[in-house]
Amino acid sequence: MMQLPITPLTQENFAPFGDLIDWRQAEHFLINAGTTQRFHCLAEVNTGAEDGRAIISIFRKPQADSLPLRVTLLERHPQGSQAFIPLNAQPFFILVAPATEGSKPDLHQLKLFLSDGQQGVNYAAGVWHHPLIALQDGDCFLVVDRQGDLANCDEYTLEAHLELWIPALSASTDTLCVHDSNA
Ligand SMILES: NC(=O)N[C@@H](O)C(=O)O
Ligand code: NI
Repeated sequence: MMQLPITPLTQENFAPFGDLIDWRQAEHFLINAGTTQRFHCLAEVNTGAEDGRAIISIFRKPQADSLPLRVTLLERHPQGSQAFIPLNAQPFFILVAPATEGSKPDLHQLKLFLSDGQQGVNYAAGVWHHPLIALQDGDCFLVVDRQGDLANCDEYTLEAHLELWIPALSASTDTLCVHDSNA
């Protein structure tokens, strides 16, 4: 049984996976005659090679993910970054693993973060992540990622013997329990 703590979501802790988008942990300067704080360039959009261009979308999950959630799939976008910014100020889980050269993530380097609903993230190109996990029905997210003709989504399905669960928040929220029935 491998237990993973929920890692505090800070710029430093998330740096191996991309950028934290949290104005409370960032510098700013004043604009508009001093009436507005600009938290400038919290993340950059990587649209990769060739015809890549940045697009802005809204992701809405009419039905929230129920917890505990069994993780069966991770994915990556090799051609560009992908940012998720919560619009309803609701907490949401972020499950990531570092980018790898090969076709599978290193599950021993999985990290589970929990946004407090004010924090967004920008996955760097190639970083393995779980598809959006929403904890409230109807949650909406602003998503900035790449549009282009190149294939840009590799999926990895976890081996059936490996049980990896994201815990219910009411339960112990300090560990992500991983059970390996082959262990
Ligand atoms: N497929 C898609 O647009 N969404 C995923 O990439 C995701 O990370 O949720
Ligand atoms: Ni994605």
